[in-house]
Amino acid sequence: MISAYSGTAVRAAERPLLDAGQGAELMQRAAHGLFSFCAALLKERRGRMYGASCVVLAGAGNNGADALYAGARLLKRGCATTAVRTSSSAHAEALSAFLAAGGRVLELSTDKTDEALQLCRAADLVLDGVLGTGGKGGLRGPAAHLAALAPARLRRGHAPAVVACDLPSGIDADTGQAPGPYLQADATVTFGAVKTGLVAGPGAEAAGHIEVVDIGITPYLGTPAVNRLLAPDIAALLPRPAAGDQKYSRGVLGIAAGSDTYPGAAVLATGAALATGTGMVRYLGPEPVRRLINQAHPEAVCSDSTVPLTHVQAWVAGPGAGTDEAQRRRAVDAMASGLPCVIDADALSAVEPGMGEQVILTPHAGELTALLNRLGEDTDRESIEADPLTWVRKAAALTGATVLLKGWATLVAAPGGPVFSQADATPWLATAGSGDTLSGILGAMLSTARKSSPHPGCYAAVAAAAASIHGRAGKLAAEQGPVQPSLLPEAIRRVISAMEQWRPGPGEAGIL
Ligand SMILES: NC(=O)C1=CN([C@@H]2O[C@H](COP(=O)(O)OP(=O)(O)OC[C@H]3O[C@@H](n4cnc5c(N)ncnc54)[C@H](O)[C@@H]3O)[C@@H](O)[C@H]2O)[C@@H](O)CC1
Ligand SMILES: Nc1ncnc2c1ncn2[C@@H]1O[C@H](COP(=O)(O)OP(=O)(O)O)[C@@H](O)[C@H]1O
Ligand SMILES: [K+]
Repeated sequence: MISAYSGTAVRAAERPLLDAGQGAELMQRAAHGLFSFCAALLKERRGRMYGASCVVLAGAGNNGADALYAGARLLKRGCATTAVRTSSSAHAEALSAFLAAGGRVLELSTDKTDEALQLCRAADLVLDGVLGTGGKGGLRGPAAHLAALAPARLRRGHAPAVVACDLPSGIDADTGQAPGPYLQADATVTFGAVKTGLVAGPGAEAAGHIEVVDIGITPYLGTPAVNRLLAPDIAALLPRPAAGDQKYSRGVLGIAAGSDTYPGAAVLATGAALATGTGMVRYLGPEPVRRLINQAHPEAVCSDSTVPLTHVQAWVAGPGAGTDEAQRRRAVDAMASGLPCVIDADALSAVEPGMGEQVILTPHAGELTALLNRLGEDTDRESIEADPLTWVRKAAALTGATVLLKGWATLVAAPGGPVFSQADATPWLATAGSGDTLSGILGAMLSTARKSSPHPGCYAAVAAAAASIHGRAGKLAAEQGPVQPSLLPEAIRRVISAMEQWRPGPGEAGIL
């Protein structure tokens, strides 16, 4: 599992070491880690470091100093390196070290933006050390101008590798927000701990690959603000049927989805649930939808029963339900049942405060906007997309439910509890019907979860794992071309099968 901490928390964790006079040492550890990553990257791209050309974008603070020290090391290994200074002030020792190693300097001003971008474009590597955790309110002045032009100028033709020092400049270290232009990175080498700004909002995409350099502050970090599950964590959340199991002991999932208007969503959710593995799917809905489901999935058990009369271990309600009154009733009853339930799409309009964390809402940003507006919050889709971390937490607090906010990075927040961020998906999943398959995966996982004693945040963990499986299946399916949700079950089965290699051995603790 990757643990992320706000920039503010990481700065606080550095404090005892800074007070003990170890600031310079911390900086050298950071610079060395940054240099080592860049060295490996240059060797991989070019075969050798000698003769590479590099640009260090250096701001006024310690972030610029880290990058300048890394630049000095690159110079010593034969890389022609230029520092583009984005501020008239700089960390004096770091600049001296860079100059002493033979580095060139270009002072950035608005009329030098073209020259700086030319340098970057001709380089093998651009090190972004404009701003780190001390950045407030986004980039300003010539650095903002450069960042605004960079996407168009740097991504054409031969593109340099852009490595962010600690955090892509222009991204807020606490929230991942981008108040203005920012520098998109291929990789971010981050110091001490992953910052929440690297796993949420625009920052999650801007960061690229994340590499953590241990600088010795781990003992001073508290509880992580955001977690990211890795394959072994997900494998631990996927129960495997045992010799003594039968279909009922594995768990039964009830699905109240689809309507005469939108029958397909029910077929997609059911297919994804069956591919994830559950003892049985009991489908409740109108006759034409039942017929479709049984054509596609003969193993599903279909009826037009009610929620109270149906014995299951978890529910999925909402996908394709439209304005069907019976489906709405089932969604309300599922939420009141006390069983784990996935509330998606049309069922979200039935959500009220006081739900309980076993209720998992799965909105996209548009649906979350409608839900929050209905509960009296003044927000819009743009605000939620700009700062999803803040809004997903707020939604969980307001409803009392676990909230899974879909997107490039999917965020899951338990009310007052942990937040997860999974960025395992592909934009090829942004297609109609994709969300229906996610609800099926999550429903199946909830139905089979071994819940001896559910603890706070366990539903959020299962939801994060489901988002990851969905994302991985989407990526696998996308290898064959555009993702078609009705064909996703095959990829889901392959992803789940591949998870076996990560399963914890006997006696090894899973995360729950
Ligand atoms: N504090 C420590 O012990 C360590 C810090 N490290 C590095 O230090 C960084 C933080 O350093 P700093 O606190 O100096 O902060 P930064 O280097 O992030 O930026 C601070 C400087 O930028 C200016 N600034 C702030 N917001 C700006 C904006 N929006 N536009 C333009 N200029 C702006 C400030 O006036 C100040 O001069 C971390 O990200 C990390 O890279 C590492 O060296 C590891 C150790
Ligand atoms: N740009 C993107 N990159 C990666 N995944 C995405 C992107 N956009 C959407 N997704 C994923 O695709 C799915 C879309 O779900 P949703 O919008 O509910 O679809 P629908 O309602 O049509 O079924 C979600 O799992 C979401 O996380
Ligand atoms: K930076």
